[in-house]
Amino acid sequence: MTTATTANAAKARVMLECRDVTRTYSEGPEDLTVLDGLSLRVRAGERVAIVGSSGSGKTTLLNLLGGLDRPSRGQIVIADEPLAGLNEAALGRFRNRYIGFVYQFHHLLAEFTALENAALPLIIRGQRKREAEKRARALLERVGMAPRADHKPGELSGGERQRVAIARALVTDPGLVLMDEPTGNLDQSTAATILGLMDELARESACAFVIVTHDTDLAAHQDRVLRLDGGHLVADPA
Ligand SMILES: Nc1ncnc2c1ncn2[C@@H]1O[C@H](COP(=O)(O)OP(=O)(O)OP(=O)(O)O)[C@@H](O)[C@H]1O
Repeated sequence: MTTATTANAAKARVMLECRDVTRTYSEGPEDLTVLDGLSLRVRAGERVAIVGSSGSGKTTLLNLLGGLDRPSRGQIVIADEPLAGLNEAALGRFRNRYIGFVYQFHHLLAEFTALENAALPLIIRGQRKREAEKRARALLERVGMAPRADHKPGELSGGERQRVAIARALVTDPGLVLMDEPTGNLDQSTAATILGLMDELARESACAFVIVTHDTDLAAHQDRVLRLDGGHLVADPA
């Protein structure tokens, strides 16, 4: 098989599948069904934007995809692994192995430098500090943060922190990256750098992206745009 054929075969693989997923919140006085029999399939190397009005369930969906919450009904399968079959410890290891997260509140550790934060998923995985930091530095360079590598999050701007979070999400070379408003804090030129990096990764490593955003430019840049409406995903005509 040629390299191109191998890369194409890798990209035909389904990285993420939601089958008939429902999430009902039962904590309040009345049950609230936010996702209602939702289905989604994302292939390796594919980038899908999810848009929808406030309260339509985008964060709920992202939390389910990342295994941070469990569906009330239906199945989520990532890299051929049904998440329902994993206990909390196994889910933690699975996340570290397959999923990169970029959430709105980037959750960087305040007492660690940008470099240490970006290297953390590799340290958790058991990689030696020196190797982990070498790889983390390369990612920080790609997001334009190498000059600030030794600064702690409190010394960085919102956009800089977001870029460190992006480096941290990508440092393990994950099969799936989940992003919640990844360019929310960024100026146009930095956002363009991040978009370029995502293009390269989807091309080079067959990484799949699911990106929740209100940014129409960011959404339009992805392979598909889906709108969350009435608990389902529908193709966005815009
Ligand atoms: N833990 C919870 N318990 C009860 N209701 C919840 C919970 N989390 C979210 N909801 C409700 O579920 C609905 C969907 O919320 P969600 O945060 O998923 O929407 P969203 O599309 O991400 O919104 P936004 O664009 O404003 O961030 C909202 O009505 C919200 O109030």
